[in-house]
Amino acid sequence: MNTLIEQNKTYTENGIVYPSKVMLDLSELKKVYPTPKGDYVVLEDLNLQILKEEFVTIIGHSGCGKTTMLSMIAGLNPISGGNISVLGKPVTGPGPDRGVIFQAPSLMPWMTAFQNVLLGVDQVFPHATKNQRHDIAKYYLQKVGLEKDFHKKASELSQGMQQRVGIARAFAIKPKVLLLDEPFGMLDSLTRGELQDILIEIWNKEKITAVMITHDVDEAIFLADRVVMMTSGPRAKIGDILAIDFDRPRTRKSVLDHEDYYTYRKHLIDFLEH
Ligand SMILES: Nc1ncnc2c1ncn2[C@@H]1O[C@H](COP(=O)(O)OP(=O)(O)OP(=O)(O)O)[C@@H](O)[C@H]1O
Repeated sequence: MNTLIEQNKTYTENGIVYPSKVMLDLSELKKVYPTPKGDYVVLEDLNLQILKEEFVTIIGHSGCGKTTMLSMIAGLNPISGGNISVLGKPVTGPGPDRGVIFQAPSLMPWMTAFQNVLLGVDQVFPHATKNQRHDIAKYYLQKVGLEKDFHKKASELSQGMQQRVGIARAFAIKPKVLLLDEPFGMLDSLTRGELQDILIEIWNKEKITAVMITHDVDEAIFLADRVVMMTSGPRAKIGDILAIDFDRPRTRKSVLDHEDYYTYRKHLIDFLEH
């Protein structure tokens, strides 16, 4: 039996002591935005632990503070109170241990798909040889299905293709934690499904800890080990957590056919409607 999981400490299972399983620890997290009408407390007393190799999706009403939380984990938005740590190390700013995929991938439009991915690889692996760095960029572009489009400029790529580059770029820097802010929100449902499959295929292989915001309940269930529900703001916190106990690898059909699928779905929709 798993008896204890604590940040920076060990946990014991069947009497054996193991290193901590916690990758990401959010403790008593608080965020205040100053506004002309006074301070706006977006998040307060927010506590969440995410384990190594876990895929967590975050849902909550628009404006509750999901992006605020993710951007603080990314180190792009200062913390007003509490702590965030990655493997026990406090987050004080952005770093290569955390990769981010936004809704719009913000590529350099004049650069090719290959150059866009290489940009991050060059920064994170300055001591690798040029050939090694090129191989990393090519490997991930192939993984996202862009082998024929390496040398197209970002400005010549469709939105779906640009997001493929965004996914390749994020995985190519080999982060410990991947943070995804509604990465498929702007895509049609077919492309969305394709990119979900690509994302989960690479994640299955690399087992990076992933935290993804989505507004889509089906996407939240399909991808996640746990779905984290945030309460509505102000002073939003974690309202509920639902463990998704489906085997991996998953297919859309196996998930939809599973007897627990509609129970999970109802749980999430009930939370969002109350
Ligand atoms: N820089 C800022 N200054 C003041 N208020 C802000 C700032 N950024 C966000 N907010 C406010 O904080 C709240 C949370 O915003 P946030 O973007 O984190 O929510 P969200 O849950 O990601 O929303 P959505 O689902 O619509 O993307 C909102 O009320 C927003 O207006």
